[in-house]
Amino acid sequence: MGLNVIDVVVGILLQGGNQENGLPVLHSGNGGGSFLLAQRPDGKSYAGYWEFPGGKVEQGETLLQALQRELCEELGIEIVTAYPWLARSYNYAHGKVRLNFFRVTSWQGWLHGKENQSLSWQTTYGLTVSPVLPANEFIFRALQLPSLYAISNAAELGSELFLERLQDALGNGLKLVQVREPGYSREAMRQLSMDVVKMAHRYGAQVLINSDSELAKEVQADGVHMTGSQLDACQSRPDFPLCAVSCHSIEDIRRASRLGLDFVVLSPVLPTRSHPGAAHLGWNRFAQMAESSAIPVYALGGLYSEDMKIAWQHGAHGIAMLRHAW
Ligand SMILES: Nc1nc2c([nH]c(=O)n2[C@H]2C[C@H](O)[C@@H](COP(=O)(O)OP(=O)(O)OP(=O)(O)O)O2)c(=O)[nH]1
Repeated sequence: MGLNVIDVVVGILLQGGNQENGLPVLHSGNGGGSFLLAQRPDGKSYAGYWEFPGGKVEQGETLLQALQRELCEELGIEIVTAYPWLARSYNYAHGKVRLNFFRVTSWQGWLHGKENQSLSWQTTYGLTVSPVLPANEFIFRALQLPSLYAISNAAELGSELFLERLQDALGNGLKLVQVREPGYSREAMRQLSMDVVKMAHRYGAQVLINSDSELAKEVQADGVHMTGSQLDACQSRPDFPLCAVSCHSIEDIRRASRLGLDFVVLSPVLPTRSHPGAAHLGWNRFAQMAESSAIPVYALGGLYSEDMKIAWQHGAHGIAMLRHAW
């Protein structure tokens, strides 16, 4: 960390939310879950602004130790479970800060404003308090993303069986789907994408189309999922509510976040059935690559829904699954 950058830890306390596909739920942004904001007290810079609890890291502290201390000082609680999430730098007039965000899902003790600050549980449906600290705006979008990103597998299952499985998954709370069928003709992709979008939208789920922006527009999908080579050629964020990309390096992740994309998928984390002997990242390397990401990173490659917690522990926003999603 450069000399003049102030390291800050930020705790996003999460509670509630609907089940997502029967998976452990960390927080489901669109499923009724809420998060805690606190109002900065008089005497601090940006007094009156709403922020997540947290503060500056003190010398000799790890990020997690700093978060424990701040949440104890500000809210009187002791963290039981916290997952590292995003990190982002921001230039304020008073200096450059590096914000290290954690998602805090369980704690002990009586939660109350120990510094006489107001507290408010908010949802991503729309904040009822304002203003919020300018560096935090992007976080509210990221909080809306679910833990599971399911990638279509119609070629292997057959379109009919795939759509049946999709319907079951949507009924169980699946909220984010990518249509990706490399072996399909354009016409077959168009037909499948139309069916997926129609079904997903009935359940309030969102659909991204792999690599084809024109098709995504044509079938009124919610976004496009770019390939790594499309990312290299991309000059500005495609015009969709959701834009994602497949990444294999830290440079890819940085580029995606400079373009203002919503999230990335980093792979392969573990060996997969389709590429059993191929090199894979493993969880430690995944964590090193994800740790400085300013946008959510989904882990992909050889994962099952049981791997969700280990993914969170290594800084993933959630997991992406192809074969095992259905
Ligand atoms: N706590 C917190 N700080 C944030 C958030 N977003 C954001 O840009 N910041 C910035 C504002 C400040 O420049 C810095 C945190 O500094 P602070 O003044 O709150 O730190 P502190 O609690 O250690 O306070 P102090 O002892 O220095 O008065 O990080 C956020 O969500 N929570």
